Formats: sequence, C-alpha cells, structure tokens
Amino acid sequence: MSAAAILDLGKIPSKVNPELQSERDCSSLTPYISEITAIVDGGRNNTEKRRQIERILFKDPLFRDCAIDSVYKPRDEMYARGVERSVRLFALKEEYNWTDEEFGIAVYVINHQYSLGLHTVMFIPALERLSTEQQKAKWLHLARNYQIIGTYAQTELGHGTNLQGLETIATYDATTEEFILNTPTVTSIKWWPGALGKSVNYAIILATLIIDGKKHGMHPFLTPLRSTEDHKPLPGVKVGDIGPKLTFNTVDNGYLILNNVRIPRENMLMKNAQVSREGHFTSRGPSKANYSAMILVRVTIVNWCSVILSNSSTITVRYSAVRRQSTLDSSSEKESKILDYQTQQYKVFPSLATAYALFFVSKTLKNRYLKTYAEIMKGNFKNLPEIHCQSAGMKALSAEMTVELLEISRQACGGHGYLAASALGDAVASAKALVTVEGENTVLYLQVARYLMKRFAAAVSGERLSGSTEYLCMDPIKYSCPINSPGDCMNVSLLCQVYRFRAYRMISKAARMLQRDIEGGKKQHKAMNDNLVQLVRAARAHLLYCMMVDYKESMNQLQISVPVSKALNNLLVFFTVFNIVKNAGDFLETESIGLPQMEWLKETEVKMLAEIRPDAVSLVDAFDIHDNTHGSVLGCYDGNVYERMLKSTQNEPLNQCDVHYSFHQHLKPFLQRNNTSKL
Ligand SMILES: Cc1cc2nc3c(=O)[nH]c(=O)nc-3n(C[C@H](O)[C@H](O)[C@H](O)COP(=O)(O)OP(=O)(O)OC[C@H]3O[C@@H](n4cnc5c(N)ncnc54)[C@H](O)[C@@H]3O)c2cc1C
Repeated sequence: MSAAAILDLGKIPSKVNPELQSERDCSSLTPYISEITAIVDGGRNNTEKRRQIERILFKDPLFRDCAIDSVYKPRDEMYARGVERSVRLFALKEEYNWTDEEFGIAVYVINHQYSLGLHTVMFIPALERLSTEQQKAKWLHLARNYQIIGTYAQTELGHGTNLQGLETIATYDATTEEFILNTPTVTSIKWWPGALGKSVNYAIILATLIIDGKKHGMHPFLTPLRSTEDHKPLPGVKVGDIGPKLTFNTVDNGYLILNNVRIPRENMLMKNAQVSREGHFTSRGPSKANYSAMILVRVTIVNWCSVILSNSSTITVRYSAVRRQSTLDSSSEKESKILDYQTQQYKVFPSLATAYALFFVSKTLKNRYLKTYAEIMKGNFKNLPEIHCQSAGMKALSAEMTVELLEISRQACGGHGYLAASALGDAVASAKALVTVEGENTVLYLQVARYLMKRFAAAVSGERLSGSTEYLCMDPIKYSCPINSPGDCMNVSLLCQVYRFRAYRMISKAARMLQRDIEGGKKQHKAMNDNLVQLVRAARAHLLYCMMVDYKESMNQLQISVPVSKALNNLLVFFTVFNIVKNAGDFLETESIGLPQMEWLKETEVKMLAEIRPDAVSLVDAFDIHDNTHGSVLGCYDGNVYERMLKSTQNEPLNQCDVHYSFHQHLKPFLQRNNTSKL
C-alpha cells in the first residue's frame, strides 16, 4: 500500500489483489466456476434471476450496507432501518411481481437484515397450513397484500420447549360466539415472538382451548393486537420489546400480555380442529399437525446454515489467500500465505465442505418435505412422524455444526476476525440462535431418539421398516468393516456403510441400556432420564448417517463436467472422512472400524486438504456471494483487505471528529486538575 493510500482512507484499489488473482489464475477449476454457481442456484436462469435481484436491491443505499451498518447504529435506529427495509422489500416484491421463492432470494441477498421476517417465514405459512379454505379466503390475501402484518406467538416466559406446559388460554363463550384470550400468570406471558414488540398488528397465538371448563389441547388463534388505524394496542393487550439480544437486533422480539381479549369464533384456525357455534369440539388428524409450519421452518434452517457457512467460507478462504504470516521455507524471502499452512486448511476447509454438504442435504430434505406436505394436505398423515424426525434432527445437527465451524472460522482470521467489520462475530452470534429457535437442539435430538427407540423395537419384533430407519432391520453379525485398504477411504459408499453400522450400534446400545434399567425395576421415565446422554449420541449418529447418504445420493444425481465432479467429490470425501475422524471414539468403540482403518482415514483427511487447496478460492467464488451480502472487509471479491479495513474506520462514530466531547467533559478537567499555568 502506498503512502498516498494510507493518507486517503477512503480509497479502494480498482484492481483485484494480485494474491487473490494468482489463486484464480492457477486453479484449474476457474473456467468451471459458473457451472457450480448454477448448481447452487438451481440452474443458470436462477443465477441470472438472483443477480437481477441483487442489482435491484443494491442500487438502493438502504440495502447496500445492510449486512454491516447495524454495527455502528443504536438499537432503535437499527430497528427503524429494519422496518424501512421491510417496507421497501415488500414494495419491491409487488413492483417486480416476485414469487415467494424470489422474495426468499432477496432475503438471503440482504442477509436477513429486516425486521418483519416473521410475517413471511411463519405468519403466512401458518395461515396456509392451519386455516380452513373459508379462513384462507378471508385472511390470506390480507396477509399477502400486507394489509395485516403478523407473527407466530408460541413461546412464553415459563415455557418454550414443553408445549403442553404453555399457559395462555382461550375460553369459548357460546353466548357471544367468541374466544376470550388470557395470559393469566407471569409465566404465561408470551415472550420471544419476532416482530411482536412494535411491528405487527396480528398474531397467531397458541393457546389452550377451554370449552365449558374442559381443556381441548393447544390451538392457533388469529388475534388482532393493534389498531389498523393508529397502531395503538387494542383493549386488553399489553405488548412491547424484550430488549437487546446477541444479534438480530433489527427484529423487535416481543412480549405480550392478554387480559380478556375477545376474538370471534371464526378466528380460531380450524383446519385441524373445529369448534361449532354451540361450542362442540371436533378434531381431525393428529394434534401434531398444528405444528406443521414449524417443520417447514426447520427445513429452511438447514438451508440457512448452508448459506451462513458459504458466507463465512468466502470470507475466510479469501482472507487466508491474501494474508501472509511467517514463512514455511526459511530460504524464501517472501512470507507464506496462511492458506498454505496445513493447520489453517484444517480450520477453513471443514466449513467450506460443510457449506456444500448442507446445500445438497437441504435440497433433498426440502423435496422430501414438499412430498409429505402434499400428502398431509390430502389428509394422509402416515409420513408425518418420519418428516418430523428428519426435519427436527437435521435442523439440530446443521445448527450445531454451523456454530462450531463458524467459531473456528472466526479464529482462523486471527485478530481481524474479532473485528465487527469482519462480519464473522455477528455470523457466529446469529448461528447460535439457530441452535435454540424452532425447537432447542437437545430437545429435538431427544425427539429423534424416541422415534428411533420405537422404530428399533418394531425392527426387533420383526416389522419391516422403510424410510430413514430401514437399516435398523440389519443383522449386525453380518457386518465386517468394508475399508480394506487406504484407497477404500476415498470410497464414500463404503464409508456410508461404516456410518450406518456405527448408528445401528449406538441405537441398539441405547435401547439395551433402557431395557436393562426398566428390567432392573426403574420406571420408564427414570430409565429414560438416566440414559438421555446416550440417546442424544444415538440420535446424532443416525442423523450423521442420514446426512451422508443424502449428500452422496444428491451428488450422484448431478450431470456435471469432469473438473467440477472432481472438485465436488474432493469435498464430499473430505466431509465424510472428517466427520469420522472427529467422532473417532464412537467409530472405534462400536467396532465400525479398527485402529488401522482410523490411521488410514487420518492420512486421507490431510491428503484431501492438499487436494482441495488449489481450488479453494474458486470453490468459494462459485457461491457467487455479493460483497454487500456478506458485508465483510476481509472477504470481498477483490481481496483488498487492508484498504477496506482502513476505509471501514470512517463508519465508526468515534471517528467523526478529531477530539471527542468526552475529552472536554472528563479527560481534560482531570488532566488539568493541578495545572496552575499553561504548559
Ligand atoms: C432469536 C430467537 C427468536 C425466537 N423467535 C420466536 C418466535 O418468533 N416465536 C416463538 O413463539 N418463539 C420464538 N423464540 C423462542 C424459541 O422458540 C424458544 O426459545 C425455543 O423453543 C427453546 O425453548 P426455551 O427457551 O423454553 O428453552 P428451554 O426448553 O427452557 O431450554 C433450556 C435448557 O433446558 C433443556 N431442556 C428443556 N426441556 C428438556 C427436556 N425435555 N429434556 C432435556 N432437556 C431439556 C434444553 O436442552 C436447554 O439446555 C425465539 C427464540 C430466539 C432465541
């Protein structure tokens, strides 16, 4: 960097940093980047569509710095910007006639930096899934045209996980044909729903239905909260923001107190259960059907994790290709790129590989969900438990992996990764929310484990299983480790057999432990609680196996050129091997592999680092993430890291004047407290 550039903090070179350019020049994958981009976007037309959406959004200053400007703004300003962005986004949707899918692309492009996401992500899908046809005709167009703005209010101060513990009540009054909603205790106050605090005027409220003193389970009630005229809370409604969070502070997650709020009978969303005028209750389908909107959100979170990791890998790989530190070869005059250190590759490539893995896995999961959803809409609930298990489990596993890998990505950028302007800290904190939202991870793993225990018992009693648990019918005696040479470690089909056996053994072990305790006289609940840790381990093993199979099969379906196939296969092999080595203890303990195989796998793992290294920059370029989307000074396409870091200091409010007012108010009087004369 020249001295002139140092003086001119706002100047970014017009050329790509030669460090990054040389990576692109030397990667044999570079000519094929657009082929991978098309895979990630779901076709070349979609790539063009996304870029068009980027052009529309980023010509507007409101969206240009959205990924990072919140760092420099106070909370209420952030919220106001978030609302402004929401409104502009909704207007653009109407102006350009964006489909829901295109709107979803726009949301990813602006990195979710808007306030009213819950309206699109939960409120509308819940209306679609929980309303009768008549109710849809009345409410859906109002929601879709933004004449009402809503959220989904389930969680309370006292309960989130245990839905049966929710205390909000909706009591039917047959004389007026109304429900009366109340949050009768402190713990029943709704707490957390996004956009509830200041934004929405409607909410779908989950409450226990009571008719003539009798409880009829949890049901959704469409409830007006604020006047559509002046936005003031309606009588009986007290609502506000719950305060700042680790991230997502553009969103006004809120609290809600209801005191005898009356809504018409027609406002109970009655697809799955009905209350007649006279107060007669009828149910159709399983009670779990009321939570089908949550399944969709969990499926979406798996994809979101892939996008988060694509963003962070773009940042860490590009930065690692630009940053030089020390030298590998003492005879060299030039310092080495940090990306050339094997340990750096071991920090950065797992994220890259997992970003691709979760992309393929989420695609398969979404297709599976859409198929099951179509069945459910026709009243066929047969596959609901399977899709519930898959979506809950994959959400938990993806979020867990993402948080772990993101933190390592942040560390991989050294001190600069700790700067807010790197965007990595915010990404880590945001990903942390994904572990908790839409079902806390441990709780979801345990739901998967309970499902597995039931399926295992069915297999033991001779039932033929289908779906993800089909393998529980296997005869473990017939297993022998299929890895017979170091070369076999590159064969993902063989590795999947290893994953399958490990899952089988861990599930059967959990079942055995439970049975042992119950036969030993423990009550079912006590036996369960005494084995929860093993149950979670078993669930994880099952989910990791499912993930590997879905990833491999999704890749098999691709029709791609040889260089792309080679590069993506390198990532597939690395991801598969990496997760065995990471869980080495389990694989050895279950005798899915032996010690020699583990040695071979470890060698393969580091060998794959070297295979991925030359194409690493091309593989992140292929995500084609706009600089304004990731918002990081470390990860821009041009690689001008240091100049961008300098420029970002201009955004810092402290730098808006040479002498800060606190100097005059505090420091100066203190420094000069004993001065009798000027120095
Ligand atoms: C950013 C954010 C946005 C949110 N948005 C919304 C929203 O829009 N609408 C909404 O309704 N809610 C929302 N929530 C709330 C969220 O859905 C809940 O926080 C989540 O479901 C977890 O429930 P909980 O907070 O009650 O956790 P808890 O269940 O209290 O979990 C605390 C601990 O207890 C453990 N635990 C709990 N039960 C069990 C069990 N049975 N077995 C073993 N361990 C257990 C958990 O594993 C965890 O370690 C949001 C939360 C966040 C963080």
